[in-house]
Amino acid sequence: MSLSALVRQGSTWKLLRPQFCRSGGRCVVRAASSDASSDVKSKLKDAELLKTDCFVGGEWTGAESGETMPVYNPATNEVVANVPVGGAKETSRAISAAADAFPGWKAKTAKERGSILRKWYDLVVEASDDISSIMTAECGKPFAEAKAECVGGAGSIEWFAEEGRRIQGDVLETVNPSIRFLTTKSPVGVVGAITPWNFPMSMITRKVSPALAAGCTVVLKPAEVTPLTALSLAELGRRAGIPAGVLNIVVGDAPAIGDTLIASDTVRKIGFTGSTGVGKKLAAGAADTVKRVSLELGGNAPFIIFDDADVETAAQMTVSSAFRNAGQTCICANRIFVQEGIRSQFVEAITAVVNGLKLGSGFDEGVTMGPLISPKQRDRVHELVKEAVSKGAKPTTGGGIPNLGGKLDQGYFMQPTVLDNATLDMKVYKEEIFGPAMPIITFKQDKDAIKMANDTEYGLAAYFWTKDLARAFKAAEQLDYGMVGINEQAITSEIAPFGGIKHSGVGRENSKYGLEEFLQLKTLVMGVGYNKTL
Ligand SMILES: NC(=O)c1ccc[n+]([C@@H]2O[C@H](COP(=O)([O-])OP(=O)(O)OC[C@H]3O[C@@H](n4cnc5c(N)ncnc54)[C@H](O)[C@@H]3O)[C@@H](O)[C@H]2O)c1
Ligand SMILES: O=CCCC(=O)O
Repeated sequence: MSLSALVRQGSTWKLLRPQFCRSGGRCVVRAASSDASSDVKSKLKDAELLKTDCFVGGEWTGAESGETMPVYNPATNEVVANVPVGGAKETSRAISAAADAFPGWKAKTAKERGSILRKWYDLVVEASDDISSIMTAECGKPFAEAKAECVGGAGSIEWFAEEGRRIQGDVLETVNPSIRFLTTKSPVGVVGAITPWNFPMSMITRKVSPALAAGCTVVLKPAEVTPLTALSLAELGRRAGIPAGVLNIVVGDAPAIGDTLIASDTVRKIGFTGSTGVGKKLAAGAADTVKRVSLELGGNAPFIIFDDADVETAAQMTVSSAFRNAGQTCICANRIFVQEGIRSQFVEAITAVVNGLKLGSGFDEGVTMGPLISPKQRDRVHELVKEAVSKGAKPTTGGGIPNLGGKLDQGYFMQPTVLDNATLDMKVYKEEIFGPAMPIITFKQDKDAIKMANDTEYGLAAYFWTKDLARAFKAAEQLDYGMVGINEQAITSEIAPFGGIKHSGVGRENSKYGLEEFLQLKTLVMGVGYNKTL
């Protein structure tokens, strides 16, 4: 068994099975043959996609201060590119550009906007190898995973290119014979979009595509550590005919850009994906100008294996979920609950799957797990593992920081770790791990698993494995989460609403509901000048 990269093919997801990589039961990397090069430009078919400026009002522009900051390859700690440190001034200019472009973009028909989006989709699909190389270079995920994100992210552009044409108002049954009631939907206006580093493309397309399809214009702030994927998307959008000012990108100083977006009365909506802490601050700030907000925040997903589950399949899927993007996925399995009777079989199976992982540069053949995004993040996860071990958890594999050799020794890698005997007092149980560690907790009765699963402030995604229909319905109905995977861990699709409850956020992305987030309702009440009963 081996962990597989989750790869999108058409409208379905497939597990791409890499070659096994075993060395004394531990993950290894062949550093000598590693292609961890940070010279991403040489990997691109179209080198013009590597943009290193802000994109404001249709122009590529540096920061007024002239200041730049490096973007690192987390596999090697080498500099991939330098980008401007944009701040309040650049953001204000971008907001003005978006406001100027709004009336013209709004006035286009949904079909006109849709055909520009469709062209953007086509260009993104055509350039998906290049976008994926840029993504792997700046965020570290294996190329196959980057490609899967690229295809899924493009899927959102395609979906909303089509869905924009299905925006509908209502004609309401009147209560007054001389009056008619209608509702119309219009774009909310200028949107501020703030996105994280873990999915540098798809978190953008889920916000920008519905916003543009609805007729809004956008100022996007990508994560400061992964701005290059965003900038390549802007270049393709420009080529697709997205008019100047409709999509603007400011990279740089997060609080300065964020504060300017939040304070602006012109910006009528904030779409944010990131940590719960930052999301709460943004939501509080947005109250001053009564902006709408959508928040896609953190998670602490339970993954429940009931005793009638197919253990081998569940073990494979658990690893695919927990260690996707090296565990840095908001819907990652974070706490694994296994029913008593199948515990040892499951732990053995899962350890074997994890031992089949290959750690290394995302550009290297067969690599299934890359580095974490930063040394800070790697050390945080390592500390969580050490705390769990000090409280009695037993690593059946991993547990430390690997020695990979060559350039990769400068990278931010952590061994994929299985923690058997985890307990409720450990931080790995209470916190979002956001790294390659999985705590395994044993339960006796179904109700115990559900109780522990719901024992968190988060409510993003939950999963369980069973063949019993009654058990499945009961668990699905009792889990307090925005999304539930039933015998399935690949729950993301452009057609399905994505989002959480409780401290995991408000609003939904993708699907028909994702478009509503960028539309506002207007009620038209018309005295029609005759009484229909006469
Ligand atoms: N629910 C979802 O759909 C989803 C998806 C991906 C990631 N996430 C969550 O994101 C978190 C990891 O991402 P992260 O570390 O990039 O989160 P983060 O909150 O640190 O950063 C997210 C974005 O916010 C920006 N930011 C940071 N401080 C800001 C400020 N003061 N004002 C304005 N913007 C600011 C960052 O630059 C980045 O662009 C995890 O908690 C993860 O669960 C959630
Ligand atoms: O990290 C959050 C996004 C994960 C996904 O799109 O499946």
